[in-house]
Amino acid sequence: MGQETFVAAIDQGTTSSRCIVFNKRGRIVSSAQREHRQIFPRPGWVEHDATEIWANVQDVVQRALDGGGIAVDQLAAIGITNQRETVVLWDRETGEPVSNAIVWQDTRTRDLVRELGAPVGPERFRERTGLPLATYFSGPKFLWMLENIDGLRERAERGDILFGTMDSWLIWNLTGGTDGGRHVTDVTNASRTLLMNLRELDWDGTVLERMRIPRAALPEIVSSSEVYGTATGVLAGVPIAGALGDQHAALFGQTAFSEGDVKSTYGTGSFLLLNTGAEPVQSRHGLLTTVGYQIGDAPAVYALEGSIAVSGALVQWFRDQLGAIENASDIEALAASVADNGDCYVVPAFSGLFAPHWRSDARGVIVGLTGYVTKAHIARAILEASAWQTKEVVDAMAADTRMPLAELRVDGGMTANNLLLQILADALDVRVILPEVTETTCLGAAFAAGLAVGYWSGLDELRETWSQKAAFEPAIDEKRRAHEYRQWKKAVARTLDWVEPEVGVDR
Ligand SMILES: Nc1ncnc2c1ncn2[C@@H]1O[C@H](COP(=O)(O)OP(=O)(O)O)[C@@H](O)[C@H]1O
Ligand SMILES: O=P(O)(O)OC[C@H](O)CO
Repeated sequence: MGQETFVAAIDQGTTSSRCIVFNKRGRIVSSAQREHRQIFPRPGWVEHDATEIWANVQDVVQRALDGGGIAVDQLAAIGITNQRETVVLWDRETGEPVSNAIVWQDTRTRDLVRELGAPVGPERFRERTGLPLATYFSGPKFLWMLENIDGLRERAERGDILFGTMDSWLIWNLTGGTDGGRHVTDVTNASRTLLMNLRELDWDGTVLERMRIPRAALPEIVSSSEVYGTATGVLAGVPIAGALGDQHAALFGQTAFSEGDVKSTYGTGSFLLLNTGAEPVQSRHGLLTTVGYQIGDAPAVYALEGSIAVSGALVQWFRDQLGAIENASDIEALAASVADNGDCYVVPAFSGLFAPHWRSDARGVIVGLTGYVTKAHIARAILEASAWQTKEVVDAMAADTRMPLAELRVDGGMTANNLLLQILADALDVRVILPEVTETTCLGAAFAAGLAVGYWSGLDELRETWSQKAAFEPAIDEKRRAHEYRQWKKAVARTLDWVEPEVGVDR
């Protein structure tokens, strides 16, 4: 019998990069993780150093292999998954980034986005791209760099500058960088740029022209599962065979392959995706239309997405900025020490509000404060914030599709918190299901890569690897649920119109 083989995935996330190695049963064999710096040069600005990230990725790959005693030639393939929308631009000749990467949470393009929408408004490109004009997406970030970095437009138009989301940056470097690296992006990442035509799955000429984006800088759009090239360096010889934005990878890792399947991931933000099958569904209720995944030459599978900018990041804020807890996981015991929120609500509109509101003028609030409220009530309200934000998105999905949610598969770092999952079941009034493997983001990227090289035979084999770890049933009465949701909506209304447009800065 030959030696056992594996598939690895790299997850380049907002706060850290990790590498996980999976076996044929879709179980974790080894993993390594490393955080990178969050750079906040001004209020509302968030940057990453793409060079640091590339070094961290190589480090976690090496450590995951060493930790599991796995030789590079035991890897059948490697898949990539990544924080989406974050933009890195680099020089084709030197391989050096031209500046820090602008992160998805960054709101510096607020005025630019308003200008791009005029006179139609934020829905101007929705029909073509599936997305509203918002600071969140990559296209306006690229335009901001073109307009604010000296000489960049000329260099980009000459073809000397390469644009990418993190998948492109990593694949280019992994396949040799300045020595023949491939400049590609997977279709799910491309669907987050505001530059791709959703039906044609190619860059949209009209949008590029209106957004003043030079096509010469853009990568080739490829499917989520095919061999993009062979790795050099730490992964020398391994086929790079899958790439998906992290939320699309989580959908795939949850084996949500059927129309109507839904997953919700709770990390820094939370992102709920509904598989809508072969047709893109245009949202009229503040959701995004996006590519779910595309396997090789097969037609793309589309999804509706509800993006919530802040969920776990609120727990981090409670820990780091208020010093109220020592570890993120401490919030569970603190919140469980009280029976309810003491009528206090926290709305974490740190980067404005994303789905379904899309209000960049909103900022966070804590409301309902009385002398009775303790930090335990606030801890509970913080967990509830993730649940009510999910409920808003679920309601928007039901309105768009007329399909009520049957059950919710969850994953992500926050799902280690059982109280959160119970609060979620209570708020949504549906069963919440936690899978055995909660690292579904990496798992989905590994699945995509493994499929491309024949490590797994097809979707049915992948489905068989999925198993349930726990389920949470709704346990509060309708009256209480309705009352709390009403209070939540009042709290949301109080976040709006906070940033003064005439000041013109994001504070
Ligand atoms: N037990 C917990 N309870 C609540 N939040 C948690 C818990 N453990 C981690 N988190 C939060 O989850 C996030 C980390 O999840 P992860 O999936 O690793 O995020 P990402 O992939 O976005 O970097 C952090 O924001 C952290 O505050
Ligand atoms: O890296 P995460 O898990 O915070 O995910 C970020 C999302 O992809 C942003 O759209």
